[in-house]
Parts: sequence; structure tokens; C-alpha cells
Amino acid sequence: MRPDVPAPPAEDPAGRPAVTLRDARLAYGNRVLWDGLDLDITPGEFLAVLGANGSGKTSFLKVLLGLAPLSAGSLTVDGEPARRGHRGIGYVPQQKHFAPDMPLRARDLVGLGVDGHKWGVRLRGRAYRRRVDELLEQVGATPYARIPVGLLSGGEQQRLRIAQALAPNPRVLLCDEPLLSLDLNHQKAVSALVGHQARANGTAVVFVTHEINPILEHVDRVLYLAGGRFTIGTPGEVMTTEVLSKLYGTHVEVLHSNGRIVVVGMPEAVMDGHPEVLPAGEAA
Ligand SMILES: Nc1ncnc2c1ncn2[C@@H]1O[C@H](COP(=O)(O)OP(=O)(O)OP(=O)(O)O)[C@@H](O)[C@H]1O
Repeated sequence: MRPDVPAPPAEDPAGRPAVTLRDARLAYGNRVLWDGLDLDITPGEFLAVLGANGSGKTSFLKVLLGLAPLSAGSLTVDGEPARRGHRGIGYVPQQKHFAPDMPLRARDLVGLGVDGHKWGVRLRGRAYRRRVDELLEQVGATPYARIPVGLLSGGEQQRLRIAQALAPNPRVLLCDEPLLSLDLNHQKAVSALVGHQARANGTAVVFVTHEINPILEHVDRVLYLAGGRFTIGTPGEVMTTEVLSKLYGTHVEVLHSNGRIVVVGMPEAVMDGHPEVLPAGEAA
């Protein structure tokens, strides 16, 4: 019988990036979300994707998931063209509640991540149970392991989704606002868990968020999207008044206080999700 616990991702002998985008463009009609995007995400890197509503953060993940085709340019994920159902990708979708009558306990949901979503009768050994227990423990879900998922709170359900996505030890982990509806302690715990997944297991993390502060200590680079433009760099390089003002095309103020970053004065048109009012242009 094959072991139920996945092995850590093998070192890539070629040292190739986990994700490679070249001259990538995504546009819906004449609305350009980004253009000329060149990006290598290396194994173990933690990339935060930031931007206002409608700037294209979720669309970026959809492209990596093979759910939306690039309008131009190329993309490989784990050395292959992006495609649906890639086993090397873990995905934490934007939060949706499970139906109250969903016939699945919390530990069963996490177990689906461990044994590859295979339905039907399976012999599940001690290694499987140990891995599920470990994941439940890591997200603080042990106390509700036997409760049907539909009866859990939004935050409790979210922690299970994170455990499920981490279960196969993915090469690439895509997270779409995973901290929404988590309290501060669980935001910290989940951020640390995802950060640890990157460092310890070489998983490349792409983390979409409106709020960089809870993940700041784990982030290597930021991809900041705004008004059809983007900029990429370390948080220290990107989160400055000068860089974000250039990106938004108007003066915004980036304040640093007690280790937190606050962006003040983003233009209404961008915050309203109508980025086409700003000219699409080159990367800042
Ligand atoms: N399939 C589609 N066809 C046309 N337009 C789309 C499609 N998918 C997304 N869009 C548009 O692209 C823009 C970016 O959407 P996206 O969901 O990627 O934004 P976001 O940055 O994740 O926003 P939010 O922070 O509100 O979740 C939006 O204006 C959206 O309406």
C-alpha cells in the first residue's frame, strides 16, 4: 500500500522557478488588468499580491490555476503550462460558506486534501490519521474535528480550507484573501503556518490580500496592481510614497508606524474598481 502522507517536494535539480510569467497580459475587452508582466516566483518564495478592489488580484490567481487564459505572453507553473487540476497547486479560494447540511466532518474535509480527493472506500492507515491530526492541530481545528463543516463559523471553515490546501505539500500555494473573517490571533497563526510552509518545504506562496500587515514579516516580494499597471519588489521597495504615487498616478501617502504600513489617499476611481480611468502603462 502506498503511504498516505505525501513526501516533501523534491529539490528541483534544474533550480527552475515554481512559476514563470513572460510578457504576460490579461485584458477583459479593452480593460487591461496588467501587461508586460515578467515574473519568476522561486520555490520557497512568499509573494503578496496587493491592490484595490477590481485591480485584478483574483484574476491573477485564476490565470495561475488555468481558469483564465492569458491575453498574451506565456506562463508555466511547476515547469508545465498552467492547467486546471494541477496536483502541484494548493488553493485556498475566497471564502464561501459550506451548506449547513453538508455531510462532511471537519477532519473529512482535511482528509480529502491528504488522500488526493479520491472518493470511495479506502483503507486509511495510521499515517493518514496522523497527518490529518497534525494539520487540524496546525490550524487550531482539533476541538471541532468531528463537527459537520456546515455548522462551523466562517473563520473555522476557513482554517480547514487552509489545512486542506497544505495537506498535499504543494509546490505552489495560491491563497485568495485567506485571512478574511479570522480574528487577530488566527490571522497570525495562519500567516505563520503559510510562511513556514514556504521556508520549510519550499512551497512558492502567492498570497492575495488587501492588508499586508498581518503577513509583513513573511513576505519576500510584493506584486502591487493598480489601474492596469503593476510594480514588483520587496515590501521595503514597493510600499513607499514615491513608488505607490507613481503607480496610482496621483499622490498617495505611505505611513510606517509601529511596524505597520498604512496607505492613505488612494484615488476613488481605483477604489471603486474602475481602473480603466487610469492610463495603462509600463511597470513602475
Ligand atoms: N471573466 C471576466 N470577464 C470580464 N471581466 C472580468 C472577468 N473576471 C474579472 N473581471 C473584471 O476584472 C476586474 C478584476 O477582477 P478581480 O476579481 O481579479 O479583482 P480583485 O483585485 O480580486 O478585486 P477584489 O479585491 O474586489 O476581490 C474586475 O473589474 C472584474 O469585474
